[in-house]
Amino acid sequence: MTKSNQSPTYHVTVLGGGSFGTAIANISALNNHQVTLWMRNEKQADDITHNRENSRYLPGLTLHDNLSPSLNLQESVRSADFVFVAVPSKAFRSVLEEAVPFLKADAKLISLTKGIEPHSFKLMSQILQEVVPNHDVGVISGPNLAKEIADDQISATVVASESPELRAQVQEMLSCQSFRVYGNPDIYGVEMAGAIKNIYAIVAGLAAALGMADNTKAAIITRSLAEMSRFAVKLGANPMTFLGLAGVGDLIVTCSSKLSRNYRVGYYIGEGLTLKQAIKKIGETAEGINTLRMVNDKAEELGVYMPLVKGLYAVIYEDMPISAIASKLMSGDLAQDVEYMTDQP
Ligand SMILES: NC(=O)C1=CN([C@@H]2O[C@H](COP(=O)(O)OP(=O)(O)OC[C@H]3O[C@@H](n4cnc5c(N)ncnc54)[C@H](OP(=O)(O)O)[C@@H]3O)[C@@H](O)[C@H]2O)C=CC1
Ligand SMILES: O=C(CO)COP(=O)(O)O
Repeated sequence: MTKSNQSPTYHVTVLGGGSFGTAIANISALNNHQVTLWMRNEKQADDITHNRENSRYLPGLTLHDNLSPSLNLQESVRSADFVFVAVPSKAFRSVLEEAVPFLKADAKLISLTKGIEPHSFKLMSQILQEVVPNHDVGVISGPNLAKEIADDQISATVVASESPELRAQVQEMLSCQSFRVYGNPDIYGVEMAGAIKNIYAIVAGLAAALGMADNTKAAIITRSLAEMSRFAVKLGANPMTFLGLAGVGDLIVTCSSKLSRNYRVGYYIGEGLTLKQAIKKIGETAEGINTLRMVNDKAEELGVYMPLVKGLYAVIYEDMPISAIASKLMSGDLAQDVEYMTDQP
């Protein structure tokens, strides 16, 4: 994972020492940036300092010497040019608020988190805009299983921001032989896609556990795309964003891979575990569970037709048998395939 050309070096701070925060921090370090990885767990920081490994979240990845762990939030952000936030959505606001008083005036902040804030229905960029209104902000989203990035597998992602400068800087900062970063100004669409696809990964995992055929898999992924874009467009996203890496790209990977925690939640439920047992077995963040509740309620409020969301909600929270839901899905009103074509009657 080497960088071919010389580019400016920055002080980059990543808040959150989980699997994705660590993977992105290590790419930045490999690209010659000075990286601080902030975490709250002392044992984990010691592991990185002495063994150059985050053995809890990304065992086997040797971390570059440009990456230093820190337990001190204030010191971590004080001189950072770019702050990436990689904690679960439920902790995003509190961690950010704690960091704000110590940020450099021109620090840029980028969310790596794929979730929606409980109760407020705010996306992470909206929290950023609210809490740090005078800073440039952005998000990263795309088909990015942390373990595969750590294994140097070729991957691509999207940086979205209203600031063309931020987009260009992050593209330059993170791109290397195994990681390619594309830009998109539709921050809301990119972020909404990353958050909602977690729901459909649960659906796909569940279907896989029940022995889904390849035709079924293709139908689930494609109808998921129709459903998630319908919802996001109603809230202001650009439908074209869903054709890109943050939309269809991320949907494909999380609906197909056992490395996806959300897919595994569905798979375990399909095998007969309760939701609680499935979450415990995974032991890491699976944002789709909370996102499902929130999107189900919001769709109801907005009158958006989301049969897959409704069906999964009924299975998980209302104990509906999967067979009854599958039958309902197959007997709904017959509909058009693609919704954004203008010449349909
Ligand atoms: N993993 C992946 O492949 C990808 C993940 N993402 C997104 O990135 C976000 C983070 O996920 P990921 O890194 O995978 O999660 P993990 O479950 O691997 O790690 C979560 C990290 O957040 C920390 N954390 C949790 N709550 C707090 C808190 N209140 N204060 C400080 N730190 C906290 C945890 O610390 P501790 O260990 O001490 O609990 C841990 O370091 C999620 O929104 C996810 O959807 C996006 C793309 C890919
Ligand atoms: O977002 C991801 C890959 O792009 C990671 O998915 P999970 O959170 O389901 O593991």
